Amino acid sequence: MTTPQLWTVVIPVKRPEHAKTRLADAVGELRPRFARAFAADTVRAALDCPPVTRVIVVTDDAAAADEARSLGAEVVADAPDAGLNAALRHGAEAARSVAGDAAVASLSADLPALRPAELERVLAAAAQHPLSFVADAAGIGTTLYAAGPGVPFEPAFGGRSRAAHRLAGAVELELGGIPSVRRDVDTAVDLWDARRLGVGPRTAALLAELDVAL
Ligand SMILES: Nc1nc2c(ncn2[C@@H]2O[C@H](COP(=O)(O)OP(=O)(O)OP(=O)(O)O)[C@@H](O)[C@H]2O)c(=O)[nH]1
Ligand SMILES: C=C(OP(=O)(O)O)C(=O)O
Repeated sequence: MTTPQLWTVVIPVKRPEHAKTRLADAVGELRPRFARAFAADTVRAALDCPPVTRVIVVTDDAAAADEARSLGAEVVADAPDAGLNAALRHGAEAARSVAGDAAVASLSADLPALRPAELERVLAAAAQHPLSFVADAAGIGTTLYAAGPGVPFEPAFGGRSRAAHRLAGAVELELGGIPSVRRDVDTAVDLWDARRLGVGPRTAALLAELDVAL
């Protein structure tokens, strides 16, 4: 049996006061807290995934950073302050400054239903390709982008990133049975769908608070 590929996972977390704006109508003043809860549940699930040896969170938000550290992740500041792709490249550089041949996968921080077992299947598939990605549930964007050992990490998030990643030569991982890896939450409909899949503890607690408030 061959040894499974080990991974460093990079998770970018935007400052919550500017994040998840499309959720504002549904959750009102709870929006920044939802953004942090999604991130915490994503980080927890990634850390619980056996082939993941390190999780590096890229953020300038002190509360998200503290929570990520308390869960067992490392944190680097969003030093480039130049948007998502720059933040991700910065996280990958941090990973490879310690281990030059690290396999690096980025995950969106808005995957509150993420299941470690589904992520493990995705990472096993990603290990078969130099560059790969998973499309989001809508089929337009990307939730995971992965570069194997020694492969330049050059993400192209933003807008129609599924097409952009394909054009750049990354292989789309078209596995069935990975809804939790694909279910990013941008809108109220996405949030209800994540709840149907089963969200992590931080998002579940906040949804309970929202139910009381409604
Ligand atoms: N560190 C960092 N993370 C970012 C940045 N921009 C986006 N992200 C993260 O990238 C992921 C995908 O971002 P989006 O889904 O566009 O999230 P968003 O901007 O909060 O959502 P909307 O306001 O609805 O567009 C989330 O994990 C965000 O926290 C950035 O400039 N820096
Ligand atoms: C930035 C992206 O995500 P979202 O659709 O969540 O904004 C993307 O998928 O490239």
